Amino acid sequence: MAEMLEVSGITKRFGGLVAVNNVSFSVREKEILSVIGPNGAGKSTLFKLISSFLRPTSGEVRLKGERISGMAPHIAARKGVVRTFQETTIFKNMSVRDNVIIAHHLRSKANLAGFFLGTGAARADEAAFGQSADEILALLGLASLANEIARNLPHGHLRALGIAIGLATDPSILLLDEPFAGMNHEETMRMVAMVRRLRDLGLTILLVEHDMPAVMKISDRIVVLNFGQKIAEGTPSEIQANDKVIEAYLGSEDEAIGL
Ligand SMILES: Nc1ncnc2c1ncn2[C@@H]1O[C@H](COP(=O)(O)OP(=O)(O)OP(=O)(O)O)[C@@H](O)[C@H]1O
Repeated sequence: MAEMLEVSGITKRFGGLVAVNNVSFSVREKEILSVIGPNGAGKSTLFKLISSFLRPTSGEVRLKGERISGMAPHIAARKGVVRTFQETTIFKNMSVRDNVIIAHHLRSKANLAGFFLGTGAARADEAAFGQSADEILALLGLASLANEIARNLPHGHLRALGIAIGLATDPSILLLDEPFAGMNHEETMRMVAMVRRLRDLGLTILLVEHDMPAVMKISDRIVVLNFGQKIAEGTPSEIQANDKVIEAYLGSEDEAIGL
């Protein structure tokens, strides 16, 4: 399988602290790769480096061979590295459907003002984007909520809307930041099934997550960080049997690595 994203020797220092230390791995096309690790291991920092929210001290990130580290985050997003679940990217006073339509406009670089003012050109775009938005909403189980105002959505559906908005921007790789945080078992299992469905449709997905059972269920491969360093990489069953990983988790206050 071809590599979609390549992280090479990436390091981030904050003063004297090395939050991410010389980490390398690749995300292959059409796989779900999860990054796990005990509290403070460097997961969030790594995520911010990949989405270009932080500039690496050294090392680099490449998307389909093109160096993206150092680009502004919105440029990296246009290139196809799309991070979801930032609730700030959801317009809470707009309908679910309009949120997804607007995300299409961001991709197409069309004039957003036209959308708000209802100009002729924008109306033509809107028809095409509307159809695509409806398909995305159906895919994520949000079709019946299309006309609901976003702020009225329950937690789980708001997460799904975050993914819908990400999909509308036509990502090469979707970055999911703790997609199961705050969800009960049923919501988590629904989200696991949904993300796997996206993978089956050809999406490449990188996620950071604390919920071990969900990570073991959802991932094709897992990268484990501890104290900023990569200590293991492999399939869920390889990771569960890895001595270094077990040791790292036993020494932490996190949930045990087992199921
Ligand atoms: N902006 C910053 N300035 C200074 N130190 C930072 C900054 N961001 C993170 N750190 C430190 O870098 C280390 C890694 O933090 P990071 O948040 O990446 O870990 P994490 O694995 O995401 O943790 P958690 O699971 O608790 O969210 C920690 O020691 C943290 O205190």
